[in-house]
Amino acid sequence: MHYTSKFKTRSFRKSLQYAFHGIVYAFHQEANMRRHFWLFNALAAFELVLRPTLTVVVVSLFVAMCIFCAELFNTAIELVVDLAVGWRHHPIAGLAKDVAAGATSMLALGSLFVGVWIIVGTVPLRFRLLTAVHPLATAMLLVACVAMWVVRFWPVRPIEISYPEKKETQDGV
Ligand SMILES: Nc1ncnc2c1ncn2[C@@H]1O[C@H](COP(=O)(O)OP(=O)(O)OP(=O)(O)O)[C@@H](O)[C@H]1O
Repeated sequence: MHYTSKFKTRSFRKSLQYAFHGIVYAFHQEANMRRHFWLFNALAAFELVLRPTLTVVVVSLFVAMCIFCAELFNTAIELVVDLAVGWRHHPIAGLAKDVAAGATSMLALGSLFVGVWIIVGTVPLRFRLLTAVHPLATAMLLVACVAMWVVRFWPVRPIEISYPEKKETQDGV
């Protein structure tokens, strides 16, 4: 039997819109996303000033996007878990969230190694802000920065959520 969700979108433009909405929502909802956003800005400023090689810039941008990606998956898992247990307490729900958070922590640890590689590679520090050493690297950093600022500060579209109503007892409590 072939299953297709009735909500499945066929339009590429609509798919992009939904993905954009998901990212905007996560930035508004998750403190970790906002922390990563400022860390990403620090990384971009560091690389714009010190101009490491194109390879370093591409790898660091990829790792930064992987961290955002992991945080987005973590947020999606938290939402689905909350929905599945109806916002109630359940040990398996807690475990699922812990495992998802563990996955993002593993990636954060991996990115630390990349961070050390980048910093060690730029020693001795040479400030080359005004020299176009790698125009492509600079262009990629600026494009990534603009994209992140747009999704970070885009106004979030409110969604209607109906939480499960409390059943009243005979005493009306
Ligand atoms: N429904 C639940 N039942 C049992 N334990 C839960 C439940 N929801 C959350 N927990 C526990 O509380 C912890 C924090 O949950 P919460 O949803 O606040 O995640 P969070 O702190 O926002 O995580 P992150 O920082 O990764 O976004 C979870 O890791 C889990 O251990």
